[in-house]
Amino acid sequence: MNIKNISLRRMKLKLKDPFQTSFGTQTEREFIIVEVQGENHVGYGECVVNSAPFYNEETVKTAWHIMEDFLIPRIYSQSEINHPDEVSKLFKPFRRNNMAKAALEGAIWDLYAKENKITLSEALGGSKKSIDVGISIGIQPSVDELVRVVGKYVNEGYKRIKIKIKPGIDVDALKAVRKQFPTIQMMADANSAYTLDDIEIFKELDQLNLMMIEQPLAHDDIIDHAKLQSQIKTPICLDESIHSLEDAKKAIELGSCRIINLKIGRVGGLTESKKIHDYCSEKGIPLWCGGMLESGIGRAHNIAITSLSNFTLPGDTASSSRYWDEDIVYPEVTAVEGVIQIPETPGIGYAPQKELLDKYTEEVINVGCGYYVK
Ligand SMILES: O=C(O)CCC(=O)C1=CC=C[C@@H](O)[C@@H]1C(=O)O
Ligand SMILES: [Mg+2]
Repeated sequence: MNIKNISLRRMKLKLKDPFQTSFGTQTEREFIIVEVQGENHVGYGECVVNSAPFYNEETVKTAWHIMEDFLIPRIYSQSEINHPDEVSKLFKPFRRNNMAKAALEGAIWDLYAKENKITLSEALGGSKKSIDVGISIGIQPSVDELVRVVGKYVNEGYKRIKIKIKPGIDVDALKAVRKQFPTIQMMADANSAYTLDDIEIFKELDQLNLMMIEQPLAHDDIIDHAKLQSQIKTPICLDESIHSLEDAKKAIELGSCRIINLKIGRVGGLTESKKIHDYCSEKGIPLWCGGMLESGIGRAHNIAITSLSNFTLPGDTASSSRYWDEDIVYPEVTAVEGVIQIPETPGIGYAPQKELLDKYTEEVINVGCGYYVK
């Protein structure tokens, strides 16, 4: 693949509804879209960072800097990239900054698929023609409101309901939902809001027949999670703790989790995602694809990786309309009764719309072969 130009777009999209988690409330998403111009096609990637370092250490500003000043020049240092698997090797000298790496690498995966006239799913080795998806519900102002919102999404057919919890908004809220919906597939995401001192709360949650409890303890822990998992029957799912295949190996070895929420950005890209997928498949650890409140470009990448066989649990890739008044791709991502069809057109399968990209672009730079046009 001959890469002729790379653009970075800083985007802002207003969320339809505020999204509250244990570490704060989001009302809009600021993120970066990467466009990689090849001979005949453009590959698209999404950098799923936030404006502030609440989820991980990266922000829009850090990612922009790392891509502009280190990762893009590194890509141009290669006369030819023959396969996207080469990109993560190129980025190895640079520590962490996984979401920045994943955005560029993802755009090159999309370009590769388009230039080879295959879908991104096929390029990744996906086997499914459709995927089951669930939905993630932020912390609600009241238990009654939570039950109402859960009912709305159950009626829309989502295959699993993920509910955000934090100390003080956990057991009673989930008990009320379980009472109203005794048989639904239901899970909790704590975003690291608890410690082992909260063991009694976890023992109460353990009675609610949850599919899993996601990231209950510290964002960089696997030791205490192993101690907690030995005391509850509900599977622990790790999200923030897993940044690489190495992290996944250690967590599985220690018994820190029985499920992993895979996020392409958090682990540094699609090549690393495939490695984690294959290893977890060998070890009998099911995966699902988490979300970062992405636009349709990031959602398209999530849909493609979810087509791999060991993504056996419904993920967070809900319809675009859950988040946005208008998405920046056509068609928009749509789940029907909790099912999304894998696109059959080359690449990511959802076409970014230039006028919508321009409408929501706050800033753009074009980085050609060694020159900058601000
Ligand atoms: O709908 C989605 O995109 C998933 C949203 C979601 O649950 C999360 C997004 C970003 C960080 C966290 O708050 C949380 C998660 O931990 O998965
Ligand atoms: Mg999570």
